[in-house]
Amino acid sequence: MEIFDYDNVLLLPRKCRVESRSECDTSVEFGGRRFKLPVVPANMKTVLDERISEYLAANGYFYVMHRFDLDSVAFAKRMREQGLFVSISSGVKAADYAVIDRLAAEGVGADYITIDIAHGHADSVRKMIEHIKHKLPQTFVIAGNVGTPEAVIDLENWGADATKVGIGPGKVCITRLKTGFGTGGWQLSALKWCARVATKPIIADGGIRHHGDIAKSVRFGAAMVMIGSLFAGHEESPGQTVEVDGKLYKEYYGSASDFNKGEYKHVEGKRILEPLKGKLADTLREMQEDLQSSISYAGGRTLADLRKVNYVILGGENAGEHLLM
Ligand SMILES: NC(=O)C1=CN([C@@H]2O[C@H](COP(=O)(O)OP(=O)(O)OC[C@H]3O[C@@H](n4cnc5c(N)ncnc54)[C@H](OP(=O)(O)O)[C@@H]3O)[C@@H](O)[C@H]2O)C=CC1
Ligand SMILES: Nc1nc2c(ncn2[C@@H]2O[C@H](COP(=O)(O)O)[C@@H](O)[C@H]2O)c(=O)[nH]1
Repeated sequence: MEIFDYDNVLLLPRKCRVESRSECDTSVEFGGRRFKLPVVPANMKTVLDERISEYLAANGYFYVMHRFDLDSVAFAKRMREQGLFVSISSGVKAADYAVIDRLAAEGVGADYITIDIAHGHADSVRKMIEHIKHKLPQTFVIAGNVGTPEAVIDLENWGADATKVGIGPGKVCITRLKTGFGTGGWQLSALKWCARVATKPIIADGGIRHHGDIAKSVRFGAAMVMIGSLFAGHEESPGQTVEVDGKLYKEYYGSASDFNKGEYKHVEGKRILEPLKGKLADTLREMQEDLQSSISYAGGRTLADLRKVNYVILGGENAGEHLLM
């Protein structure tokens, strides 16, 4: 198996078919809706809040609200009142079952529910998928996180409509250091490995450090890309603003960090400071422009054209050119 990651793969250009990058369409259909970008901010407390969720939903972007210190039913109701789609997160504990039951009983429902636990290849996830499908049969269920083809196959067979791939590649992740497990350091090839068996969309989660990594994720099978650190640190980001030597930063911490959990137990995340980087809308616009450029280098007009390009692996055992035959 080839082992590579975002920083040692480059995609190879094909003859340009557009006169302007503005002709390149970055939109994606996901769960019955069309979004401007195949990108979703990570469902983390320092990445998005209710206001950002509203902004994204109202402006044609996918979002997944986090599930920490939040009444997800009240959140869903407020989104509904504004005529916006509802996309929430769920764990697998009794309180999470109660949220699903209330969404059903109170007629609020949810358009998307993302079950995100650290080790998503688990019977607890199977039971939660079954519960959501029973109570809210119209809801599009995303399940994760996983890092192997076996797990993708199981989650799909258990009823998930999409799977989320990435164990430990995140910037504030310490899973691989604490447990010795994960896809950190080879996330892109893990994505390729999982995508080979997937029959439903995959969300590539974690490890994106540059906008070009979005095109690479799509090339290797992602329908959607979940991003934390690149979205943390905006003026609107919920993390606290911190000043160090006259420079402004925003805090960004892991959902499995003691900062998020409120206690030091099963900690698999840390806290870092992200330099303050302006407005979210500007980053989204730049991401779209960069992805339009990516599509043009692929000799295409749509995201699907990114899947057709060859690539090179730089350095290491797997170095070389990889041609599509
Ligand atoms: N993508 C990634 O690499 C990772 C992401 N995270 C994120 O951190 C947040 C908190 O995650 P998590 O602690 O799972 O959520 P929860 O605190 O909601 O726990 C979910 C349930 O899964 C159990 N659980 C968690 N990890 C394992 C495991 N390795 N083996 C068996 N059971 C497990 C927990 O029990 P108990 O605590 O008693 O074991 C609990 O019952 C989530 O948003 C998750 O996505 C966390 C770690 C890795
Ligand atoms: N191992 C851990 N992973 C975590 C934690 N909190 C979030 N995450 C994952 O990271 C991505 C975001 O990654 P980034 O590289 O874009 O910053 C996020 O979507 C989660 O899957 C954690 O505490 N531990």
